[in-house]
Amino acid sequence: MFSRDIGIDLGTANVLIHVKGKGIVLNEPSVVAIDKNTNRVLAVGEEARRMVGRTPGNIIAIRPLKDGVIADFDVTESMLKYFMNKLEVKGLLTKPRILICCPTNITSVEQKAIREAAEKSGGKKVFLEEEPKVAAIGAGMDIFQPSGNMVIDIGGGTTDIAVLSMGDIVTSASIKMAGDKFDAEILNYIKRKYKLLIGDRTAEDIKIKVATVFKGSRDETIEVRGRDMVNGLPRTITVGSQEIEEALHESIYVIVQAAKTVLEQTPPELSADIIDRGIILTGGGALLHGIEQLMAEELKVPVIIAENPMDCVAIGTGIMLDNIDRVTRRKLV
Ligand SMILES: Nc1ncnc2c1ncn2[C@@H]1O[C@H](COP(=O)(O)OP(=O)(O)OP(=O)(O)O)[C@@H](O)[C@H]1O
Repeated sequence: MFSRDIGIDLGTANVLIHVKGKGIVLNEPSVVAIDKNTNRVLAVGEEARRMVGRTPGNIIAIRPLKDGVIADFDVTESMLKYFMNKLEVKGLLTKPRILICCPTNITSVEQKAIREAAEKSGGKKVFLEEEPKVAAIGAGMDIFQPSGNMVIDIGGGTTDIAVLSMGDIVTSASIKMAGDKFDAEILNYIKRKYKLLIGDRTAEDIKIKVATVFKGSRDETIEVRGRDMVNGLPRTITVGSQEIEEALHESIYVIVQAAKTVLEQTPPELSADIIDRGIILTGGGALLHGIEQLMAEELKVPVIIAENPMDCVAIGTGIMLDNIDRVTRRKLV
């Protein structure tokens, strides 16, 4: 039995695990269902996600990494251990090296605790890395050359924007405006306009199936069910792409503005490279309809959606582990 390096994308919305030589072996939502009375973990991942908004009083479905920070550390730790146990790392004769990518805004205490959790699960050496860097590598960028590369990673809780050169971040921004906020905006819009309460999963469904952020580029409708706020009864309405574009307008411009600020702070030689190479979009938010056109129009540079944008960080961990001595000049924890 030989050691297999393991890369983990510990995301706000999804956890992906990459194993050397095998590729992505696990891809599950970052959700844990807990019995409130006993604090017992009842389900993790996809099984727990199906329970969101549908649990009886004593069971809660928690997203422990909500908003790009660790909202509940103990639950995050249980989740990580559960996924690691699924891989049966402890049974391996040679312990693997583990590279974890976690939200950018976590504290050093939380970083240390995540590292310890991974060590307890069977890791020989555990590294933590910054998400945009790994996303850029996973998207196929060669960030080690002395030239400018720009990546915008739109996840569930955070959007990370970074310009990289010679293996490091030159200018960057991390904002708490991403997929979850888009869902919340859709939910609020429907509440305001139709006096209808819908669930988070329905809002996400609308975002994926009919939303656009580039005016006039999509024209679809979807039937939506929820609870009427006036009489309390179930009701069905139809919403269309144009309305959702309105609902998301302000939020998406927060990201556009943050990207403009990062570009303004970028040294001119690197800006010139970015014009040549374009900006790469990664993360689930890169799949938002119209985002490529909107960004290209607003930022005046070519914009490219990475192939399989939701897998970039996990793929990037694999590439980084192959080059760990070159890329990890400093161990983050
Ligand atoms: N087709 C789609 N259109 C729009 N959004 C989508 C689509 N598919 C997935 N998403 C959104 O992408 C987000 C999840 O992306 P991703 O898995 O990259 O996040 P994460 O890495 O877990 O989060 P973070 O980077 O904040 O830790 C969710 O908000 C989800 O609704």
